[in-house]
Amino acid sequence: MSTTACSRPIRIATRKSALALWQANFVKSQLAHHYPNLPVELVPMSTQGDKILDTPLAKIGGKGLFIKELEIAMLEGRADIAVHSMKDVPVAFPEEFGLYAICERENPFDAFVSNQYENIDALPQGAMVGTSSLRRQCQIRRYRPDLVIRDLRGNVNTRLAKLDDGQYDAIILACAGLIRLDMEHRITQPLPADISLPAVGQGAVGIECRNDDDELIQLLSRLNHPITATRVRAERAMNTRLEGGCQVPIGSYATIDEDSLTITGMVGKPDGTELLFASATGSTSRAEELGTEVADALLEQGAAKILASLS
Ligand SMILES: NCc1[nH]cc(CCC(=O)O)c1CC(=O)O
Repeated sequence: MSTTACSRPIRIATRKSALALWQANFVKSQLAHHYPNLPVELVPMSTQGDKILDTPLAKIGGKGLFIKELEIAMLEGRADIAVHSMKDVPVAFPEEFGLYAICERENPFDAFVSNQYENIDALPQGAMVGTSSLRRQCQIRRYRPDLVIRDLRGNVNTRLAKLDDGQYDAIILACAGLIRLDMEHRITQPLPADISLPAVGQGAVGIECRNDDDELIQLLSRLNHPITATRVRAERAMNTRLEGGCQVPIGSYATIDEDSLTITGMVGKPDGTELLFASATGSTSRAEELGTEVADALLEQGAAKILASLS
């Protein structure tokens, strides 16, 4: 607990999905915990990214349209910080902004969710599995080539409703989203990393603000969880070298044991017929280099060809 030098209320720009609101409220409560006298407000924003396309500000870097909209709010002085699922944050970051805190990671693994089958091995031949993620798709196909993968879109609740409707035998979601939305009981089986390597940053929440907002940067440093931040930096460094976006069949997962970081990366063909893996271990002080090394090892095995065939 401490008093704060911050002279104004902190406004958190957030999307209106249940998960985005949970994350914004989580950061609000973290700020309240560290700075009890600091007023914090949410600024919920429309998720229509399109309306900004005609403004000169649309040239701000980054691929995520939602993120862009939150960034415009910060540039225009309508908000101070934005809260993101790290797995949805592009590695190419606009130069006006930085990530100044990465909070402690929730369960990073994918979840097998089914109402009838207790795990992925129990699915009958040819069962229908819902996911629109190329990363999940290629790994599920490798593990169970007999399964039929069908597109599944929408937010977490929409996806669960489609499963409950009987449109799929099982679906794959992130454990973290289910846990945060109080639906941990829907996780039928957390998928271990050797079946489904998680996405870069999966399960971690990051906080972004303007690079020139010194007061805020100072304040946010308390919310940073250094171990999570180092793991996510290694994973993002791998993606940076691979020039991977958010919609690619790339997995990356780093763990830390004392001062040693191990990172494993995966690039796969969506049909599951070819998956490349590489790992590196070294000092946590070399987190980013280790991520880059794994990317280089994947490139040596032909990752560029797989990724190029997708775009
Ligand atoms: N792409 C959607 C998304 N972005 C973040 C999460 C929740 C998990 C997380 O915070 O990493 C989800 C849902 C999902 O993948 O099931």
